[in-house]
Amino acid sequence: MSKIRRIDALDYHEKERPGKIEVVPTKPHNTQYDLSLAYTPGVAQPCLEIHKNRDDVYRYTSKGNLVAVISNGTAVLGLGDIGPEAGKPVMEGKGLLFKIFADVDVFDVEVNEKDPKKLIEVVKAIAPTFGGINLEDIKAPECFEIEETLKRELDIPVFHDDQHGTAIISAAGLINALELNNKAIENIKVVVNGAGAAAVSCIRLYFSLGVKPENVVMIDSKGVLNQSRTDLNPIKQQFVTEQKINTLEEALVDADVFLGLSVGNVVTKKMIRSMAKDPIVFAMANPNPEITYEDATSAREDIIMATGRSDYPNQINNVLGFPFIFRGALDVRATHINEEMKIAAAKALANLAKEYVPELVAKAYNKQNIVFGRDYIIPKPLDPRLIHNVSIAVAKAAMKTGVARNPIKNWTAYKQELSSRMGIDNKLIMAIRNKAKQEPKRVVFAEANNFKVLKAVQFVIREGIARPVLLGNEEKIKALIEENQLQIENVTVIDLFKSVSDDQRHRYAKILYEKRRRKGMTYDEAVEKMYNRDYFGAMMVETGEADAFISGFSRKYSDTIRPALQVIGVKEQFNHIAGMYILITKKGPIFLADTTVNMDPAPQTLVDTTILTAAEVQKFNIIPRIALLSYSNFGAFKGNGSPVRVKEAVKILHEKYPDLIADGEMQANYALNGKLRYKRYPFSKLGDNDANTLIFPNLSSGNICYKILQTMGAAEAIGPVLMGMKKPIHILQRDSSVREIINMVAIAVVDAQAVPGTGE
Ligand SMILES: NC(=O)C1=CN([C@@H]2O[C@H](COP(=O)(O)OP(=O)(O)OC[C@H]3O[C@@H](n4cnc5c(N)ncnc54)[C@H](OP(=O)(O)O)[C@@H]3O)[C@@H](O)[C@H]2O)C=CC1
Ligand SMILES: CC(=O)C(=O)O
Ligand SMILES: [Mg+2]
Repeated sequence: MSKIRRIDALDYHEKERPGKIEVVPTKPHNTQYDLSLAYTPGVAQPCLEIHKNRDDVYRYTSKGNLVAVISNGTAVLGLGDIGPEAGKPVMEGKGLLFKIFADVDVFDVEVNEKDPKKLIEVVKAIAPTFGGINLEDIKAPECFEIEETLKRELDIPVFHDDQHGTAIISAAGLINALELNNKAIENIKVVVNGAGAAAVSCIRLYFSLGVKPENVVMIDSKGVLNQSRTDLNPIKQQFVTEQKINTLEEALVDADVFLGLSVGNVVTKKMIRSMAKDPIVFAMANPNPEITYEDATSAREDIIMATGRSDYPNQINNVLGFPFIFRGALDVRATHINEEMKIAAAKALANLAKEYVPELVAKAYNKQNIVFGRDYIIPKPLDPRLIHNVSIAVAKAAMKTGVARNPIKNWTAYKQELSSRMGIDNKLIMAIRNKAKQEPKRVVFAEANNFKVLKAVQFVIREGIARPVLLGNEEKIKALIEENQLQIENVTVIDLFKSVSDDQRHRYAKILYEKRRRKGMTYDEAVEKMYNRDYFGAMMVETGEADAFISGFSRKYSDTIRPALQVIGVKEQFNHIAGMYILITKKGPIFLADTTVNMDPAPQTLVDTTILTAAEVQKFNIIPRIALLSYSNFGAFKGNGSPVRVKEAVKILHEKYPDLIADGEMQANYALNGKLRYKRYPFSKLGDNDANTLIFPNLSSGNICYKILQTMGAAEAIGPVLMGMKKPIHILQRDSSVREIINMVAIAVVDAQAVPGTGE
């Protein structure tokens, strides 16, 4: 794991623009008119409306999405009382996490005030600005009075992250760790090192989950909270043990769980060795845990080890909670974050860890595969599903307990809204997958002895998107499934060298021979081809023994497409095939063609590609608005080259397909900016609409364009969708991601649904 160096951390904070966050305007502000709306005189109108009805502040300002991260710097991480300025990098960091994980805006507010009563007054005075208050790194016991009073006296959610965030996340981790170790929560012996904000709140939540108070030993900086202590404040007194234990070392003997919420490096390997069988160690002090990950895991093989750090497995850190908890609370405009909402968040987290982990999460952590187990008891912070699972659970609990002032009515729409917020607006992908699920078809996977393909297979089975048929070496497939704990059962596996009868091979060979005998293929060659998975798989579709075919993951595009062309062939009315990519952009889906097949298309080929693409776009219930692209606009270029070919294609399209909204030739900026185009070329068939379908003048431009957009992360790409084949055959790009394979399978199934007589 990469180590964090002091110099890198300092450079990160200092360089370019000091700090980590900035304020970004959300409304147009380029013209005098914009400024008159944003500020005086226009701004007076919302002021007056809010004056009449205070609730309208949520309507006309950013209050509803704005959280204050407030600290007085008295317990900054495990660094102690380092003051408000020194705590500011942490608070800015929280602001960054709120924004990137849940699109919650934050002002960090560092207050130079230790007196709880005065701090309460400060927070109350600034509360009108905010939709929620996140108290951070305020030490115990003052934090308890501060939070309780503010909760009582404010009508917006107040949440002390170090208390409840930590309690929720560690509870989720504990539930799962106990499940893995097969231990009942009522019987476990727990040692809590630390008796401050986080420790007290964690143990209180554990009590409500079933931990017995008599099984808990708590320790502060002066030792065990036992009956000999006379210096304990009323909160600590609640956790005094009756056991005759004085030190951490003694407490850990035979303990099942160690919960560290104190300071770094106070636990030794020897202490870990003294714990009970299958010990659970959550060493959560930051930045350095009570014992390092390396020491703890080398001391015991049977340990489940977690820290608060992002650079080790099992990060138990409140980052898994606060962004998503506030998201849900803000979205229903909750007055409070209550116990039910916290428990809902803990359960949602615990359950999510047991679900299939998307490949993109594994990739983000440099892993091939992540599965529920000792090294994965809690979801990863970069998991994009957190916002759906946790925020929705919290919002639902708020509604159930009557603290939601703005209840959500349509959960599907809310889920979509959450996706859009995070730029994972995959309406189209969802629509394709849902359509596939309505009538799943038999899809042949030519490259089933490949891990990524099998992961996609696992997903499509679980989601009911397709009924896979796997081609490949049976032993290899089995081994991959076992090694990676994939859930693939009761699936047809065809090993061309073992499980195909002579009858079937000859039956298929005969069909191929009939098609190719006047093109130089002998019967023996046709039989030989049936040992090739691309020929065999395509033949299964041709004979109706399967409905769609997916290949190309590990081989050259041209080598994979040839067998499909020979076995299935091109639709009669078109002389060629073409490839389309769908790019999911922030502005909606854009369809690009031809990106994979025709190098220098003649005008008629461009016409065919346009017609094929239009039909494909319509399958997604989208009206194609097509721009045929080049480097000039509407006949401006008179020489030889692509503008002229495109112009000729447009002429044919306008004559033969007058109802199609297609025009060109035009440059990409005029295609994608309808208003700009309309000013100069109002006669265009596209009117002032932005094009959603782009036809490229040649393969170079189409292929280069989508690869740039995809690589730069500007858009998620689905494809290439092969168009013009008689039956659904799709060739993946080499090394497609699991998500790309899944999307292609869904498209193949949707294609197959349109072919009569499929799906026996
Ligand atoms: N992973 C996560 O998500 C989170 C981790 N934390 C970590 O938990 C720790 C505590 O934070 P927080 O509760 O907010 O701070 P507090 O200041 O409220 O509490 C700190 C507690 O640690 C105790 N302590 C200090 N030194 C020792 C020691 N050598 N042995 C035993 N106990 C000791 C203090 O004892 P005393 O009462 O005697 O002063 C106090 O009870 C920090 O390291 C923080 O980074 C906190 C929140 C979230
Ligand atoms: C994670 C956190 O909030 C802390 O360590 O204080
Ligand atoms: Mg903190």
